[in-house]
Amino acid sequence: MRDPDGLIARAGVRGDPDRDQHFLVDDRVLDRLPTYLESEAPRASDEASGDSPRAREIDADTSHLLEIGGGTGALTDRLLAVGDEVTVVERDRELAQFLREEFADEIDAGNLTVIEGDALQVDLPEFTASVSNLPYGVSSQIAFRLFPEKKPLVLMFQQEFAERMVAEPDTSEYGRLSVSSQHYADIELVESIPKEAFSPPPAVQSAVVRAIPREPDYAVEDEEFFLRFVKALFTQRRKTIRNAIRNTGHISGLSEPEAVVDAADEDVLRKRAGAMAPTEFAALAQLARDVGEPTDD
Ligand SMILES: C[S@@+](CC[C@H](N)C(=O)[O-])C[C@H]1O[C@@H](n2cnc3c(N)ncnc32)[C@H](O)[C@@H]1O
Repeated sequence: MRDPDGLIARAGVRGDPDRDQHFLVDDRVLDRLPTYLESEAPRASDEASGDSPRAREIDADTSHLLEIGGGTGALTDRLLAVGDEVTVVERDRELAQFLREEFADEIDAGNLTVIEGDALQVDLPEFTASVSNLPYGVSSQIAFRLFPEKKPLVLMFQQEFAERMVAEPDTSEYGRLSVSSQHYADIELVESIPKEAFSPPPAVQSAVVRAIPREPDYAVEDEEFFLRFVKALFTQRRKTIRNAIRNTGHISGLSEPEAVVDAADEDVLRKRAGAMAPTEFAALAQLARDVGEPTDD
């Protein structure tokens, strides 16, 4: 495997934090990241609860791996070792050029494609799984670009963001991000990564999240409305659901919020958003859509 410090030296760059450039320099972390696509790992929640770990069999298709934010290619190199084909997206022109030079043989052999551009804008290939150390400034937008593709994802985020993604109801971390992420996938925080694993070190600790796509255990007819409704109710998380529905018609798009309040169960209306399980949000969203006359925007 290529040495991460050697890659940085050959590229002749210093990571620029203002451009979300924090390169992984810890070989053990780099080696572990692709294994989360295949390995069995206990869930962080099992460890916290003291339950015996539930091993999960993950067997992702590695025939075409996508990496967002290639940097100097240390992770790209590990992905080439496990994937038949890899596509890497890198916005920084100098780094994209370096990747093309450093991996010229792999590109010639048809194993690697370098896309120079913004991961929020470029057309993404038909990938089978993604392993990425995301640029933190746009990590949320990238995650929500990838989730609907319904492919296994191993993504590095800021620790606090990762904790909000995996959070359960009735915890301070639980919010819109938890409900909307868990809508798409089974999400686990598989490893926390200290700042020293990166060059330059970021301001805060990081965490690796694994997202395995699955259908939610509730049905929503209108996904866009469901996600908008959840967003609206969490803007008023200190209020009861009754008042949150009434106060957020401009966000949810409900023309008749009062009709939803009239139709909903009293025990739901008394709750606060932070205590609502995704299934309860889904049922309420369905009711809101049926009686609250949502507009499309
Ligand atoms: C945290 S670094 C990870 C680099 C490398 N994969 C590693 O692990 O060492 C994120 C990379 O994403 C690139 N980047 C930042 N914003 C981007 C965007 N919008 N689209 C694509 N790449 C971006 C940065 O230039 C940087 O190389």
